[in-house]
Amino acid sequence: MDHLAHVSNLRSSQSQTQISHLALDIGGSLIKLVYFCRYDDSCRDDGDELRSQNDSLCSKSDNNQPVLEGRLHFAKFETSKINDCLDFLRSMKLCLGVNSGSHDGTAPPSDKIFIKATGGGAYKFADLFKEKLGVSLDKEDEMECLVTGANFLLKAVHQEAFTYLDGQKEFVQIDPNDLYPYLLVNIGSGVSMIKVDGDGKFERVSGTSLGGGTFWGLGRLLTKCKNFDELLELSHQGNNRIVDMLVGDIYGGTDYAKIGLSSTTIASSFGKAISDSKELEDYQPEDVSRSLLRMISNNIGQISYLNALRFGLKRIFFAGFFIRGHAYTMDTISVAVNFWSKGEAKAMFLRHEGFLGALGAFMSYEKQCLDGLMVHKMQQKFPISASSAGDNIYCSLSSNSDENGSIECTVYGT
Ligand SMILES: Nc1ncnc2c1ncn2[C@@H]1O[C@H](COP(=O)(O)OP(=O)(O)O)[C@@H](O)[C@H]1O
Ligand SMILES: CC(C)(COP(=O)(O)O)[C@@H](O)C(=O)NCCC(=O)O
Repeated sequence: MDHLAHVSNLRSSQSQTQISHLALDIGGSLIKLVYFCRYDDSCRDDGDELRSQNDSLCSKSDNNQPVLEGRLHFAKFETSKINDCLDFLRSMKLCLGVNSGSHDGTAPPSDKIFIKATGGGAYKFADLFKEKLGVSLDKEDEMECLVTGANFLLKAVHQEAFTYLDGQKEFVQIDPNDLYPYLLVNIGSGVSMIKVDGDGKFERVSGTSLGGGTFWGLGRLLTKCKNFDELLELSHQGNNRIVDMLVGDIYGGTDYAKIGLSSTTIASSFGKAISDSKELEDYQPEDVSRSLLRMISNNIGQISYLNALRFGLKRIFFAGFFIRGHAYTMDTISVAVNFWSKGEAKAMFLRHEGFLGALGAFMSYEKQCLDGLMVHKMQQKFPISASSAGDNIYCSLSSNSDENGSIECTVYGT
């Protein structure tokens, strides 16, 4: 489902749902939203099947805390179209406090409303949110949020991580007690590489400015594509060998076997564009797109592997919206990691790839009250212990999830 259709569906269902918590990740390219929708009587088309698993929609937990049952929803907007995001939030009335979780139904004064936000835009657009919606952004550290989001997804959500090689997607069973250490590679506009050793225990060990923004930015200039999906779609049909200089092009069609390079290995990305006396117009945009995608993905795969090697890490999880669940991107990254590590390290991908930061910001409500409502913990329906304190996370991936995969969960209030 495209994002506009997704948003329009959200709009049509928003009057039926009660949105009690929201968190934002405002990145260089995209704004990501995670919000919790309580089930209520009018929320039938959004999880009948799931609702029937629960006897009550708002009950009390063993220690007498109010329990809200509902789902985590995901949405995204282009950062350059932040006004669409503001309109969306305004239309949800969330920012006016109408649905912000006050139990007596009264709206808090707008200057008391805080929304958890992370990413550079939490700083850049703080005044805009205040001016347009009257809410303050409660800033959370981006790296911390990425790690919190990744740990949550990996420990709590069934079938979150998967490998992708030779067109085969395979879900990976994660043992929450044997998760660390791992390397988290977040491919957003730029790329951050984070060594994760535990809940809240991490170090950003590397990064590269050649990331998703580079692919989209260069791709837009070189192909005249109007949007990211179009550029990605183009790459399906392209042949990078028209643009890239291969080992075989240099070695007269043969391998350079002595150093382990086959004739089809890319010797120089975009190398043919130098030696040919062609202009940009002489190249097919699909070939350019494919070459660009391969160049960026290969490079990230290689740097990731080198950092994994540096710290002796065997597992590398790739996230960020550059990936977009795109087969060729994942395949290229996987092959790069596999090739350089001689099969020792494994590239894995996450279903909720682009929402780690927003999820992390959402989870940070745990630390603080909003409207007298506190998210203490989310327990998982699977018998997996997930939080740092060893609490159970109560959360399951919805069976009728859309492309952004809403997650059923329970929130414990004070
Ligand atoms: N609809 C889209 N518009 C723009 N970029 C997109 C879109 N979908 C995926 N992308 C890719 O995702 C990248 C942004 O990923 P994201 O994880 O959201 O990072 P950031 O936090 O920097 O915005 C873009 O640079 C681009 O490569
Ligand atoms: C500055 C950033 C953390 C911002 O995150 P983003 O919006 O790209 O997701 C990221 O772009 C990054 O890590 N860039 C690479 C910088 C470098 O290490 O060279």
